Amino acid sequence: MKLTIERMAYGPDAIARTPEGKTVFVSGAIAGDVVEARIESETPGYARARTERLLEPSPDRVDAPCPYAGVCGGCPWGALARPAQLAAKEENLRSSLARIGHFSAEDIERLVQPIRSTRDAWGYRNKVELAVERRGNRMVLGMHGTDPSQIIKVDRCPLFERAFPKALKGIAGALSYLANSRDLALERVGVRASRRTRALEVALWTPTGGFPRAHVARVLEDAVHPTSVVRVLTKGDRAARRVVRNELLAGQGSWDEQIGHERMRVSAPSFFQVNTAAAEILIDLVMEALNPGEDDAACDLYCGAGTFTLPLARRSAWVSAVESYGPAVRDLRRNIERAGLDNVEAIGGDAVREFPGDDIDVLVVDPPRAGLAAEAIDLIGGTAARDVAYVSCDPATLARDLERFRRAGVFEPVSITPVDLFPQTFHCETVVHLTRC
Ligand SMILES: C[S@@+](CC[C@H](N)C(=O)[O-])C[C@H]1O[C@@H](n2cnc3c(N)ncnc32)[C@H](O)[C@@H]1O
Repeated sequence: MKLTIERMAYGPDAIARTPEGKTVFVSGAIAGDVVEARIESETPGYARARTERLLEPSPDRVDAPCPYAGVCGGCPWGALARPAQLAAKEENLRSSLARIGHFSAEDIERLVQPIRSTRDAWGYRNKVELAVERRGNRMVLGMHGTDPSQIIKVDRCPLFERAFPKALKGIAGALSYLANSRDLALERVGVRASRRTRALEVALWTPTGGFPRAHVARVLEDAVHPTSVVRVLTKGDRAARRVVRNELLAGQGSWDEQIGHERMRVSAPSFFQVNTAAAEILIDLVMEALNPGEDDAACDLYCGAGTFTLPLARRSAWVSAVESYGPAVRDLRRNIERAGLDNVEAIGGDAVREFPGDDIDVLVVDPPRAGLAAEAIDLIGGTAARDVAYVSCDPATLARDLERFRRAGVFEPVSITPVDLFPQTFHCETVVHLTRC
């Protein structure tokens, strides 16, 4: 079927309409393309199709600087020019606010600010995760494909930190060599690199059990000169795997990054924003929204290792920071101590159960993709906070939560700013500034 692609979906696919007006999610196409596509599945509401032939390329079509584009799942929007990516992300955010948050067109026009971005469209990722697969007696390291069950063997990734162009090839080569003599039982390999601190960490995720620690560390050190090699020991089956321990194999045992005015140390299992320069835009937006004064009490919910906690603590009297994941809480405490701050309470536990009380002037929340629990919205509404900054990585759950805030009648948004943290992908980060109604 011949289809003219109208726009990008919030996902790897693009959207077209059949002559009868049915929505079709088309893989392998971008907005503006005219394609010959084959329908692969259909429901009463929509169909899914795969591009078989590009009939007329979109004016926004570009060549991605990667031989694996189209098969590797890492940059699903790699064929779309950056200005078109940015426009599509703004459009997807507006659409979620309208469909899910029930914002009026006038409110969207008034609230949504132009998307913010850094210049780095490639080479921005401070972290990649290599998937591992045994093929016969060979071990293959690579990226998950557009079909996630497939692993694409890659020896470079143009999304990864460009200051370390040979790191991935070196790590994959060293581990493949090691696997020739012994099954390392690797589950995945995390690599973190910083152009600012020159730190390079290799994290080997394995089940508990015997492991040739010294040999692995030596081969990796010879291959890529990492500043840290760790083994993250896991337990349990795939669905319920949990981290047991982070074991030092060589070097520092964690990864250092400079972000804004702060130096942070992060251990392999902990979350850290993957695009440091763009995360600085998030920090600026949060600080502008909250504008904490020196007598203010601040709260940072879902705080991770302290990306917003540290700058908040520099400008306010007190910060209560809540994080549920043990390794991140340990990183947070270490980062507070290294920063010489004595005005932060680092609270380990669930953001709702450990909610720090209502005597708060400003508050930032940065929840995972699932967004805020309904109880969190009630608790935030019950505080004395004058300003709230909501950092979101999912426009759909953000829109849902903003509607919940509106229904509660306590906080309303004054600005909604998308930030391009993940160029070449459909993902979009957003910072919302809310004030009391
Ligand atoms: C998107 S990350 C943000 C971290 C931090 N704000 C940053 O920018 O680095 C979300 C964090 O929330 C934590 N988290 C997830 N569920 C939580 C919960 N119920 N209560 C507290 N923290 C939670 C995760 O472990 C993760 O560190």
